[in-house]
Formats: sequence, structure tokens, C-alpha cells
Amino acid sequence: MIIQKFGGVAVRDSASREHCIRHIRRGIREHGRVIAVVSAMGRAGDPYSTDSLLCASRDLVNSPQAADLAAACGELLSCAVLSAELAAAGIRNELLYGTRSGITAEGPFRTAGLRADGARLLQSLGDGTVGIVPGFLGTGTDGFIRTAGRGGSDLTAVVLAKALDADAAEFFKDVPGIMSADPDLDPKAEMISFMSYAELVPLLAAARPVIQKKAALYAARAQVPLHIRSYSGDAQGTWIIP
Ligand SMILES: Nc1ncnc2c1ncn2[C@@H]1O[C@H](COP(=O)(O)OP(=O)(O)O)[C@@H](O)[C@H]1O
Ligand SMILES: N[C@@H](CC(=O)OP(=O)(O)O)C(=O)O
Repeated sequence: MIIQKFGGVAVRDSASREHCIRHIRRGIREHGRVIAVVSAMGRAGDPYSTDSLLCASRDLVNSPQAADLAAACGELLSCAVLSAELAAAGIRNELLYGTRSGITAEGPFRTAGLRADGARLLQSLGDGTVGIVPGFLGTGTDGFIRTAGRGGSDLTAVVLAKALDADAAEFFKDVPGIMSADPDLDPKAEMISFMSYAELVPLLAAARPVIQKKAALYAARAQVPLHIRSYSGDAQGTWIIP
């Protein structure tokens, strides 16, 4: 089994999602089963992105519980869209959201901690080969949806990889992999093919790190193999292996 995480740019539109579907087909071929973790579609300005949903009312900023519910709509919609497009492409899949995912979120709204009950997810998956999980969120014991901080779909992917003992957590981003610096800020940044968790740590200080800091630190502690690569191509990207 492999966990494949598709970020906001990867699931932005039907053309980018065709790449995601191609990666999922390959994931099935190479790993047998795929759990796809999806982010909200696109970036600020795109209608269903997290930033756009949080602008639905300026009052959301003062109501964390309501803001988490508004933000969650982005990942849930993204699951629905990818699931339907996979089915149209002939790939049977199970929608794994709410209690079906086995993912719980406790603690403060906006910065909750995530836990995954792998047995619960596998029960929902049944004999299916592809599951679609909304990243970034979970439900607390009080029944309220909570989100795990910006970039939190990365955390969902590594928490699931650990709980399910997956072969790796594979991240599909808008960069070819992990580079020596953010390529948006440093045009001389160079690709790194293999690195250690320790070498990743200094790169997490970037204003917008390539992987959510909480997710990277969790992966290092839990020794989850990470593979960071471009959603749009087949280049090998970056491996971080224990
Ligand atoms: N060292 C780095 N290597 C590659 N990308 C980096 C690095 N540091 C920061 N970034 C930024 O990380 C972004 C990818 O992360 P993110 O936007 O969270 O991906 P996604 O939303 O697809 O999961 C890139 O667009 C890039 O600007
Ligand atoms: N959609 C959430 C969660 C996330 O991880 O998104 P992305 O994978 O696009 O960074 C956010 O924007 O924070």
C-alpha cells in the first residue's frame, strides 16, 4: 500500500487531476493499494481553495469552530470531484471521510492534532484498492470538525502512512522535489535526490516550507519514508528513507 498526497495545485483543475489519476494507476500497479489524500482545489483566488473559502465571510476570522467547518468544505469537495473522475476513468474507489476514515482531530480548532485508526479505515476500504481521504481535517470526540493547521494535508498523509504501515508517503507538489532552497526565491536552487530527515530540518524554517513542519517532524519520529515529487511529470523527485 502507498499513501499518495495530492496538494492544492495538483488537484486544481481537470487537466492537473488527469496527472493525479495517472499517478494513482501507477500506485495500484506498483503497490497494490492506494490511499489518496487530497487538499482543497487550487490556491488563493481559485473558488474552492482554502483561502477563498475562509473569505466567505470576514466574521469567520473570529469564529474558529465555524472557520474550520468552512475550510473543511474545500477538502471534502476535492474528494468528491476526484472520486467521480476516477470512477469515470474506470477506477473503482471508496470515499473515506468522517468516521469512515478513522481519522480523529483533537485540541484547538485550526491547529488540532490528528490520529488515525488504521483498522477503521481498512474496514471502510473493504476489498477496494483505492481510497480517497480528505487531508487537513478530522472529527473530534465532540463531533466537531477540526483542521490541523495550514499545509495540514501533509500531516494527514504521514499519520496514515504510519497507521497503515504503508510503503511510503508520496507527495505530489508543484516543484520537482526538495531543492537546496525555495526555487521561487532562489533561481539557483538545486534538486536533491536523497536526503536524511536531519538534512530536511533546516529547510523547514522557510516561510512556506516544501512540506508542513509538523508533518516532517512526525515523519522523522515515526520513520515514515517520504517521496516528494512533481505532480505533472515522472521525474524521480526526492527520497527521504530511514
Ligand atoms: N527547499 C524547497 N524545495 C522545494 N520547494 C520549496 C522549498 N522550500 C519551499 N518550497 C516551496 O514549497 C512549495 C510546495 O509546497 P506546498 O505549496 O505546500 O505544496 P502542496 O500545496 O502542493 O502540498 C513550492 O511551491 C515551493 O515554493
Ligand atoms: N488546504 C489546506 C491544507 C493543505 O495541506 O493544502 P496544500 O496541500 O495545498 O498545501 C491549506 O491550504 O492549508
